[in-house]
Amino acid sequence: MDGRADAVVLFGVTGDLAAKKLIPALYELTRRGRLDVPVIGVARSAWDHEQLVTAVRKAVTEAVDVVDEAAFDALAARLAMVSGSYDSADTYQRLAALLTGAGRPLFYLAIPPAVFTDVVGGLTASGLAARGRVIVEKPFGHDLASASALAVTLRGAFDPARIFRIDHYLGKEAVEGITAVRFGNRLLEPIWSREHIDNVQITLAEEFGTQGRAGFYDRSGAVRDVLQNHVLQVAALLAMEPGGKSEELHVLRRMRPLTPASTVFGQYAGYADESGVAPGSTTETFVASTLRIDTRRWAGVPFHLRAGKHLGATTTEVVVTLRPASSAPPGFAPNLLRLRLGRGDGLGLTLNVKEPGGTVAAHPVPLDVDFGTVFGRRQEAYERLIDDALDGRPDRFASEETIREEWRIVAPVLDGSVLPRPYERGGWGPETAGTRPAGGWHPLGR
Ligand SMILES: NC(=O)C1=CN([C@@H]2O[C@H](COP(=O)(O)OP(=O)(O)OC[C@H]3O[C@@H](n4cnc5c(N)ncnc54)[C@H](OP(=O)(O)O)[C@@H]3O)[C@@H](O)[C@H]2O)C=CC1
Ligand SMILES: O=C1O[C@H](COP(=O)(O)O)[C@@H](O)[C@H](O)[C@H]1O
Repeated sequence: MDGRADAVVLFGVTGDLAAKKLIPALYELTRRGRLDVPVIGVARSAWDHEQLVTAVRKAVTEAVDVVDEAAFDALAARLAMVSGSYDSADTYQRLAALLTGAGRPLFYLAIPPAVFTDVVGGLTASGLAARGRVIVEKPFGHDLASASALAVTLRGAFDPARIFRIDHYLGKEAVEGITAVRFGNRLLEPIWSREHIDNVQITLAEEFGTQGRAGFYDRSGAVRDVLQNHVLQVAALLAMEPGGKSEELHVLRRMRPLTPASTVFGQYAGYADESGVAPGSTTETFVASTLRIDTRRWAGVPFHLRAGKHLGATTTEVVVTLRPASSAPPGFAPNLLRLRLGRGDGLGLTLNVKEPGGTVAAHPVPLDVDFGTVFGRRQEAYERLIDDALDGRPDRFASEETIREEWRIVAPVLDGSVLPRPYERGGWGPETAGTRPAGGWHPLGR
């Protein structure tokens, strides 16, 4: 890949993702000396330079405890704004005028999927795509066919080595570290298979709802929003053979499509009344399903997947339930390995010890590690991934093939045949009989 990008163009700079994640990431990169190139915001909203600087200030202030004023000033000095319609050539001409000195601009498409084609078309017609790189946000399309069409559009405009499909879970340290935990520990590596593992539970739960994004979310739902991408990526890292991206793709190819019979959808109380939600919406805000993987390592081991909004906690957690020890006295619970991948990331293992007293009774004790305590502050996923894309490093991005497999896996539950059941806010979704793990979902947390 040619050298580091020499400008960043943020389409959708007025949006939710830009405010919550992308602007704070650009600020952190500036603070660490990793970003010293022009940063151009693009949106339909008629923002001037001052409004952009104010919005950037607000986003940074909300993201960090103490603003590094020198870093902020450095970023602010390099900001510029282009306001205009995405289907107007004039928008791209004004952008091109700001990019005359840039030979390798990085375009970040933080925009609704509905306008991807317009933006890619505008970048192509203006000649900017030919020398640029592009970061595309998930979901990549809304099904297999549209993802394929999007891939064709992108490949028609950008060199394939310059297309970066972001799944920010791949930029999380704890997610990236799954394979290090699995393969780097003699304690775990030999037991990571059907002989020793009874089932795997993966939960991506959020205590909050759509946070003002109901209009967008209603066209997406929990499967497209997080299960098709983040949750399946985690499953792949848990299940793959040692090796690189090719092994990850291989195991995705061995995942059976989800079935409606083993899938439950839910919709939280009050969702239908949110602004932007279609009348009578059947969009799922909760999904639970069982994934089967046809490899020698995993034959017969269910991977229980669950994701949703307005649940009992905000956590992304894997719980691996081991089979009982062959000589365990009666009443001893199975060992559990927990991988906490989101807030409060870390890992835990429950071991059985003898309860004090005359009889041999089990007392499960947790051994727990909090990564924040061990490592302190680590870079946020978006910060790492934008840094990678600036350098042209593809390893932490999703591939076109990976995304195709992910759509194949979820396709059978996206045809409208699974209807959501109502659930109360603050719990764990509707009753998931039929897809519930045999021993139930394990309580989450340390
Ligand atoms: N927000 C999040 O947490 C996450 C978002 N994403 C993805 O990132 C992308 C952006 O998400 P997010 O920032 O939440 O989106 P927003 O809904 O906030 O939209 C981003 C910007 O796009 C413009 N926009 C909105 N609707 C339209 C439209 N119909 N036509 C043209 N422009 C429009 C708006 O700017 P203006 O009107 O000023 O042009 C808006 O500020 C999406 O692809 C989403 O799937 C991925 C992961 C997480
Ligand atoms: O992609 C998305 O992810 C977030 C959850 O990300 P996290 O890093 O906070 O775990 C989710 O809230 C959002 O709906 C979805 O689009």
